[in-house]
Amino acid sequence: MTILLGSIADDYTGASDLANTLTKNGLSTVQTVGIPDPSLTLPDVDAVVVSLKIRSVSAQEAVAAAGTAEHWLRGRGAMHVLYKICSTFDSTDQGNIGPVTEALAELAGGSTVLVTPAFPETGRTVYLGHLFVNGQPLDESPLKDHPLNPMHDANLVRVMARQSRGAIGLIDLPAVAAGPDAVRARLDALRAEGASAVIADAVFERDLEILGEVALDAPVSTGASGLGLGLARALVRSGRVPSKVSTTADAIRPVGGYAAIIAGSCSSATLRQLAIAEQAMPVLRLDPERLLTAAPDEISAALSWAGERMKAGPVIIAASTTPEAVSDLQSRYGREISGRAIEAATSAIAAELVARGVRRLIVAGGETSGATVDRLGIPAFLIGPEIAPGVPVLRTIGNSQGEMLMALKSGNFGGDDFFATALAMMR
Ligand SMILES: Nc1ncnc2c1ncn2[C@@H]1O[C@H](COP(=O)(O)OP(=O)(O)OP(=O)(O)O)[C@@H](O)[C@H]1O
Ligand SMILES: O=C(O)[C@@H](O)C(=O)CO
Repeated sequence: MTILLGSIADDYTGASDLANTLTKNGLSTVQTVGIPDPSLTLPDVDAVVVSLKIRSVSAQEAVAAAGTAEHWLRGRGAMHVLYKICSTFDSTDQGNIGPVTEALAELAGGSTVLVTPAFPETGRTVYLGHLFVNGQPLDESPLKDHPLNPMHDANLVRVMARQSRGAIGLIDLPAVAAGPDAVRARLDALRAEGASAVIADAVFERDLEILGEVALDAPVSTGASGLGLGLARALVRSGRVPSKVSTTADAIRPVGGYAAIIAGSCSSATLRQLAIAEQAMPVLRLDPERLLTAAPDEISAALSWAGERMKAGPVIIAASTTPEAVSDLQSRYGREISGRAIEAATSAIAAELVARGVRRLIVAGGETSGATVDRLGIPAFLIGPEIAPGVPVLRTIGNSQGEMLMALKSGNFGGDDFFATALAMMR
């Protein structure tokens, strides 16, 4: 297998979001979970997205894991590696976007890296280095209440500088709108001033097409699905994409079995989606405190609740709750401890449901999805059709339970009726 584009994603939902964007924009793509075992047969594709779970680990651990993935991707021919981060730049001041970006650039021989989390299709735009989420500055958006990495600064030049060794520059919208050569000139100037990375503004897809073209001049870029769109379209325009057989049709063959939804995201979008779904299907609201203090009992109660119900139709099991309830729990048990304990419990529930015959599984939340996919031991996914921007139907490859259809929904993605729409596409 020789690939054109490689990507390292900092979480699993983000990886499926990017794989969806690359597929839609002309690159056949698979998503792997970590570096696949050499015995796993992957289809011949244009792009591979390696999913890692490094968004909220230490920078040292993230740099090491990303370096190993980079080596694997380059070994399979990847000319360009995109470090896929969250479109809401989820990270802390000690976070990983700066360190991993700088490390990947060093591994590739040193270059100034273009960085943009813009993804206009889902309302993420960057102007004068400031990130807007559906028109609200990042620090006024629901991301200010994120359970693991609350975002309190919309100025990404500042945010990334706090995490980086080198200086961070800005390529503003007028330069981007002026086209690839203007961006190249600005990038050269910032490189001469010593910038290790530059935040690039982007408001429309045409801005991302320009940035994608320029990014391909270098071996590394950092961004969300919007930059993926730009890179994919630039590769297709350049005539470098051979026509390979599409794997999408394969990805949606029905699998049967029971259907379940596990939600650990506490984002406002997921809370709305749960409230709407509750009108049409059974929803179990887990007791978050008991998941910390009496997990085995709460897990077996959830499994008994699901037992007969899932034979009649899809069921939802959710730990999700309001920002107030999340901070109350965190103030008593700690942020990290509560998050990890709840992920362990929701993934244990998901795995047991699969053992009891669930073959169609939707998971809401990046960390929650990561814990669940790891627990199920799924090595890779084929990419099916899009359910909502950023969320495709996935078909598992190489897992011991047999083929399953899954959707890994980023917390903030999807319309109000996301769960019903997804279930209708997963048969
Ligand atoms: N009731 C709760 N109280 C405190 N923490 C919770 C609760 N329910 C879930 N959590 C934790 O909140 C975190 C949610 O993160 P997750 O990444 O799954 O969702 P998200 O951040 O909305 O999604 P994304 O990363 O895709 O944007 C997880 O660590 C989860 O265990
Ligand atoms: O970019 C996004 O917003 C998503 O793909 C994601 O990474 C959320 O976890």
